[in-house]
Amino acid sequence: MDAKLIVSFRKEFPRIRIEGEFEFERGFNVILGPSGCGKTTTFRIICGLENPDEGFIRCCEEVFLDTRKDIYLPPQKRRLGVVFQEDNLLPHLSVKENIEFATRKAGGKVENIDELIEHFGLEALKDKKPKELSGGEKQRVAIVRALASNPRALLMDEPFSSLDFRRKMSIMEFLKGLKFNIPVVIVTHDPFETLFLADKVFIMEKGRKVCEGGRELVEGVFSELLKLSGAQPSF
Ligand SMILES: Nc1ncnc2c1ncn2[C@@H]1O[C@H](COP(=O)(O)OP(=O)(O)OP(=O)(O)O)[C@@H](O)[C@H]1O
Repeated sequence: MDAKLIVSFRKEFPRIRIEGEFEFERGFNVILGPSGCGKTTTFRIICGLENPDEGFIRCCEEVFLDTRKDIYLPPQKRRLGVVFQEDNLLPHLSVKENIEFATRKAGGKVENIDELIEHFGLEALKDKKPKELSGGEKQRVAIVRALASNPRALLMDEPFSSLDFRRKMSIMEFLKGLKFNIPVVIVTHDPFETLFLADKVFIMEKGRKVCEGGRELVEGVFSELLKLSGAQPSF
């Protein structure tokens, strides 16, 4: 099965045009760029939360969007796991109930939830309500919840930006250890997160993808930024 997520689109706003072509492969794909470059718009278009003026999106052989053929699959039919900057867990439900609720809504099976909770090391949290969790724990639950319905791809928009460095590291290590067989797309403005996670990076500026590449590009960008900042790496 072709597990690629293929995206191309153009979207006009009064002050900026956002466009790009992306081929997201199995593993970690990072969209990196400064504030206002169009990352969130790209993310929302892939999820189906926003429509481009022109575009084509295909994942695992299924066409999500083809504006020339008037094909538009609504978000819930795309079977994508989505994690936002803020966790969006339902406050009145426990961790386990949150995962069950989302899985049911996505048409998935809830029988294996306990297994899933164990697999992802969430047993100690499963009966807690979101307000009893730290920011990092909430994001771990949000990631497991997004994966529970066996998505075709996992999409995350600035998922670590509200976490302090220690929590960010812990959750990035958790993610890195999961060994994904699907494309994981992470939107961030943070070169360090990119360096830690990316197998492939797509750099955006002023509404456009300006370059893309594998680990060489990721490491090159990071060392250029270190030179610019004058910082001495301590690793
Ligand atoms: N609905 C809209 N109407 C008009 N302009 C918009 C709209 N949505 C986004 N834009 C513009 O598109 C540009 C890109 O916005 P977007 O949120 O995609 O950027 P971003 O890279 O995710 O930024 P940030 O990291 O700050 O969230 C911005 O200049 C924004 O003003």
